[in-house]
Amino acid sequence: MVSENDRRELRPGCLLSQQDLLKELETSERIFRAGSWSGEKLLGAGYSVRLGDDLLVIPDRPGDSRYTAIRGDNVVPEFTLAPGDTALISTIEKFSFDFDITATIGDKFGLAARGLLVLHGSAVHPGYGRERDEESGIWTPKRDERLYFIVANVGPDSITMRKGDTIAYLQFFDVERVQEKPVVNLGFDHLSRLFRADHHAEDGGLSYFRNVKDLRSEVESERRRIDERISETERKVENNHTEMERRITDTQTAVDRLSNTSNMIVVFGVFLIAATLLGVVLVMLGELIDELSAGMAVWKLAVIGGLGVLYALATVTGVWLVARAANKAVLGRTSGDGAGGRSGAGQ
Ligand SMILES: O=c1ccn([C@H]2C[C@H](O)[C@@H](COP(=O)(O)OP(=O)(O)OP(=O)(O)O)O2)c(=O)[nH]1
Repeated sequence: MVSENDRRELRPGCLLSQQDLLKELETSERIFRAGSWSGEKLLGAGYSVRLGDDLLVIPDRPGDSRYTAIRGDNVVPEFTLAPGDTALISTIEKFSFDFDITATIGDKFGLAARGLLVLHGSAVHPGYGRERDEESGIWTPKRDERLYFIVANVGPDSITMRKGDTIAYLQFFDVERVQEKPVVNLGFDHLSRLFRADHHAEDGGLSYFRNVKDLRSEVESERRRIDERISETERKVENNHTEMERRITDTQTAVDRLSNTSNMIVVFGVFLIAATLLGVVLVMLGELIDELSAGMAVWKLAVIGGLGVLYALATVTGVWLVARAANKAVLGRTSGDGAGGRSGAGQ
């Protein structure tokens, strides 16, 4: 440690340069506790604070709604936040600000680029990390005062955070010495309660992000339900379509059958008319022949016999034609019934 005389000159209102900062860190505990800082984290006119492995409140597993407070010997050098997860994190650096120095807290864009939102206050106040010794009345560095931040994974992918990751950027200013009084933060216990880690409850974490996450899973399951309903409706429409086609085919078959039957009736009617006309013609012819030549009994009989045979042949041919038409109609109906029966059984 340096004596008061060897101290660098204070310039109230001025930003500490990297050299000022390094000198302070190497020669005093006016900013951090000795051994808790790293020269590699000096950047420009500032310092990037690092993620610690204790004093954390993190989900039991990525995506879990139960949160556990990590403190003491129970360290966690690495944890993963699923989208929508939140956590309370603390720095490796232990603070012991003197009453004439302050710092502003800034974000790291690298974290934002990974989808990590860091919720933080704006300043580290003069005296942060100091306490008054009751006996001597001297303000001395606290044993273990950290900066706490709340983080939320607002990106689409899981984010793994490891001990030593930079989590915020501080810039330091000299200020006129302020009145010496304790600077308190909300405290790890209070923040643990905010995350419901004290009860290890099912609804841990920051409710806004949890609600967004729950809402998303509800929307997804509702979308799945709607998709299922749409597929079911599509199946029903398909079935109805098939049933409608079957009914149309049945109706078509019935119409065909009716038309066959009516054709058969027409053919039969034509046959009856033809047979009747033929009979009448035959009788008239017989009578004519009988009147014209009474003495020609043999050939007359032969002609009448021939006409009779002709009449019989015509009658048989007519019966055969009607039978064929009837047979077609019956066959058509049978095959139509068979098709209807099959599609009916397929449902
Ligand atoms: O993100 C932050 C910001 C600040 N601090 C520490 C350093 C700071 O000196 C102290 C108080 O900060 P702030 O005044 O922002 O917190 P507060 O709880 O609003 O304080 P108060 O209600 O006492 O004014 O907490 C953190 O741990 N994290």
